Amino acid sequence: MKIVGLTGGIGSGKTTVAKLFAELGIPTYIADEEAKTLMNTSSTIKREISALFGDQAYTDGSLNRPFIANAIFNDTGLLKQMNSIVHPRVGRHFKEWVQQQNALYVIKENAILFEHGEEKNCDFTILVTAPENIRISRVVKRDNKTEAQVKAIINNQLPEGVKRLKATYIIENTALDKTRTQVLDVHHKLLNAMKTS
Ligand SMILES: CC(C)(COP(=O)(O)OP(=O)(O)OC[C@H]1O[C@@H](n2cnc3c(N)ncnc32)[C@H](O)[C@@H]1O)[C@@H](O)C(=O)NCCC(=O)NCCS
Ligand SMILES: Nc1ncnc2c1ncn2[C@@H]1O[C@H](COP(=O)(O)OP(=O)(O)OP(=O)(O)O)[C@@H](O)[C@H]1O
Repeated sequence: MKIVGLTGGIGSGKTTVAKLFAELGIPTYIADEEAKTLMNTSSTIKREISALFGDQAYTDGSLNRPFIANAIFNDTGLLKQMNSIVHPRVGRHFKEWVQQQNALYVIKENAILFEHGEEKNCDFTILVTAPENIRISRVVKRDNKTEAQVKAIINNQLPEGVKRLKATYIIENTALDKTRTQVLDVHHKLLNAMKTS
């Protein structure tokens, strides 16, 4: 089974595109959701996160997301330490998940795929992209984050231009009907590439 990494900056539409692949019957793994689940359920991770961030890390047992976001996206050292607690566990969880799938390929959505050199574990990669001003306004609308908060996250992600050079396929996600067409096109290209590989 082939692994197709799906990535893109904040607000590019990764989850939207992942859902379109799911509609085609492709198993999809959303790394960020799994990370959040693990951070809320694994007692080991909870203990390590609490040791790193202090008492405010959890409110009534649930991850205090605004507090953590404010801390890590303004302090690269903390971001790295948190990543080193969470990412190896997500990686192991993904491997177990893959074993349970039955398909020609699976999609692994990960916001920071190229940032962490994760493309080496993928057979193909897809970059979802949209102009930065559109991405910012989508997230401000969706999450009630301020423009400055979204920009702080963007500053912790690779520039679009760098990611474009690394991706096997690029999906421009502005008009949704055109995004659907591109998803179908990439799906067929992937199936063809798998036939010949
Ligand atoms: C920091 C957290 C609590 C903020 O939660 P919140 O609901 O406010 O934001 P949300 O989850 O929608 O994240 C917004 C965006 O931030 C970016 N982002 C999230 N984690 C990271 C990270 N470790 N490094 C860089 N960018 C990141 C992504 O583009 C993400 O989509 C949350 O993002 C989180 O738990 N992150 C750690 C898990 C992780 O590393 N996920 C990335 C892929 S595994
Ligand atoms: N083509 C589009 N047209 C209009 N709105 C869109 C489009 N694509 C996505 N959106 C909206 O923009 C927001 C961000 O999309 P989505 O959650 O898929 O992005 P994401 O890349 O997964 O974001 P994040 O990195 O924050 O997790 C959502 O509210 C989504 O409904």
